[in-house]
Amino acid sequence: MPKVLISDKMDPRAAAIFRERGVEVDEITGKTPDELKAIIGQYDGLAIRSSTKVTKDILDHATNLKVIGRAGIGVDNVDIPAASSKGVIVMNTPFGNSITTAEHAIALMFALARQLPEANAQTQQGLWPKNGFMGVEVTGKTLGLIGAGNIGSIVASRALGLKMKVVAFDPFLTPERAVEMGVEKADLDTLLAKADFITLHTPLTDQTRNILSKENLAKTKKGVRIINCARGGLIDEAALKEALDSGHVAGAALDVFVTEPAKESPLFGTPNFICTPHLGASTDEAQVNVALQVAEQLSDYLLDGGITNALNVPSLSAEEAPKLKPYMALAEELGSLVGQLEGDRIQSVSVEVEGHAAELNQKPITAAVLAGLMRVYSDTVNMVNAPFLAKERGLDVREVRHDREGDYQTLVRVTVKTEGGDKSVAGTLFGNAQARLVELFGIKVEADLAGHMLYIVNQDAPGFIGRLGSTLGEANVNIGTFHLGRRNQGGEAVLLLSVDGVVNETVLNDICKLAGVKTVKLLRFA
Ligand SMILES: NC(=O)C1=CN([C@@H]2O[C@H](COP(=O)(O)OP(=O)(O)OC[C@H]3O[C@@H](n4cnc5c(N)ncnc54)[C@H](O)[C@@H]3O)[C@@H](O)[C@H]2O)C=CC1
Ligand SMILES: O=C(O)CCC(=O)C(=O)O
Repeated sequence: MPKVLISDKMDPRAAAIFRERGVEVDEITGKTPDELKAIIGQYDGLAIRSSTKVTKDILDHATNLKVIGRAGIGVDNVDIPAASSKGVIVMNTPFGNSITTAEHAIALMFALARQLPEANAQTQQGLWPKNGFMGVEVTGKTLGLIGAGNIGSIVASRALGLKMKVVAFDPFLTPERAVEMGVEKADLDTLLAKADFITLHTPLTDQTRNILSKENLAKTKKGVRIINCARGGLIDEAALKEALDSGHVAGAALDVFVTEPAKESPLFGTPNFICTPHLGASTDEAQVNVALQVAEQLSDYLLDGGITNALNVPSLSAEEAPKLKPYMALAEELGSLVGQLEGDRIQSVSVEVEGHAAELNQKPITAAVLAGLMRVYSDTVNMVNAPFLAKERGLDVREVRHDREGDYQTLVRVTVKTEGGDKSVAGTLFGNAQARLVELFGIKVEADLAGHMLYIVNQDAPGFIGRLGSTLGEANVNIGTFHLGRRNQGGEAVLLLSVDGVVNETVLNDICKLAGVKTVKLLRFA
């Protein structure tokens, strides 16, 4: 039974779903990194919110970990490259908390417009400060939206309902989508110059870091009010403090900080500055949504291989997963075969599918070919990290899907380019389940790829098989299966034998010495 750790506070329904689905679950929150390192090795899955930092160091101790599920959107607390290179899938729940976060941005906008926190505090101190809090209306004002994705577009719709004008800057926003959303698409400088309120809804990337820098804050309209419910680091906090102190920025509301938890900040205590402790997603509704979703997604993957909302591998629905499973086994065997036979000589790989295979999602098939192929270099390769490792090695990977009818109902072909030319292996599924090799470097064969196998290329000649059988027999090596193919009579022949146990160097050398033998290689399959 797979085992999952929930390491951040999460709605109890997540644990209930894991148990209902047949996944063992521990809820252990508030661990230090060292404490987490000590226990993480026991788990196949990890469910987190934003408190757990999944660093490379933690991942190095996560010897059984297969999947990390973030109950939320931002995954900046996960070292995704490190997870990918360890073959761990990272998933998020991209929609469950979007409405809640958008509503928090709108709430902060009103809080700024009417200085609600300070008015509340002074009223409760008995000051009745009726004249000290002249606010502004939002009706008719311009909202500058930086980032018009899931949350940004919900904020825009709410702002339009409040009779605001919305100007959006997002390099990926198409003019058609802008029209559909009812917003004006603008470049950043135009937005900065026009907006009475600015709200940020982008991830933190190299392009968005300090998007509201000192220089850009200077381009804003005097009296602008700024809201950030996305990520700390989008605003230069020191520059914001200066702009608030000078009065150029009339107010700022941050839910997120460069360093979290933000226990101290030069912004604290600044007039017209308000903040919340990363509460954007904190509503009952959002937390139920993301908890249910993360538990279902992790269970789907650990139990059935279904992949939803993964950030480092292609998606694979729970419906597709069982259909693809035998293909992935076939693809991995074909990849392993070419990897073991051609190894370092491989410069590029092409994965072709035809027949039934061409109707399926090809990405997982290709990833499985690469996993088999790259396993020659490392035991820890799987279909998650194989595409990354292939890229690192500069391997050019191509996918081809054929509509044509072939000799087989379904076929996967792997062709590798080497200095010695293109070499191709192909396999099919018998009864939609049993993987079979049907072609090996241009020679028709029919073989199961399993266990220890001997690959022998020899000159087709009478008596060879007898001599080979005797050599193996004398060494007490039992032959399990025997597959033979040849280019033409008397030409090059290929033998694939499954053998019980490992064939030692001496036996391999004896086979090499048999007349007509060109190549002998010991292969290993799962
Ligand atoms: N405060 C909180 O508790 C929460 C914060 N968030 C954060 O909110 C942010 C937005 O989330 P979603 O809307 O779901 O993400 P999304 O991926 O749907 O939208 C992000 C948008 O930013 C745009 N973008 C990317 N680079 C840009 C750039 N250089 N300039 C302008 N726009 C750019 C993208 O094109 C995309 O449309 C994320 O950082 C997420 O982590 C999300 C949920 C809760
Ligand atoms: O889980 C949380 O409270 C934070 C949510 C968040 O920041 C996100 O989903 O990106």
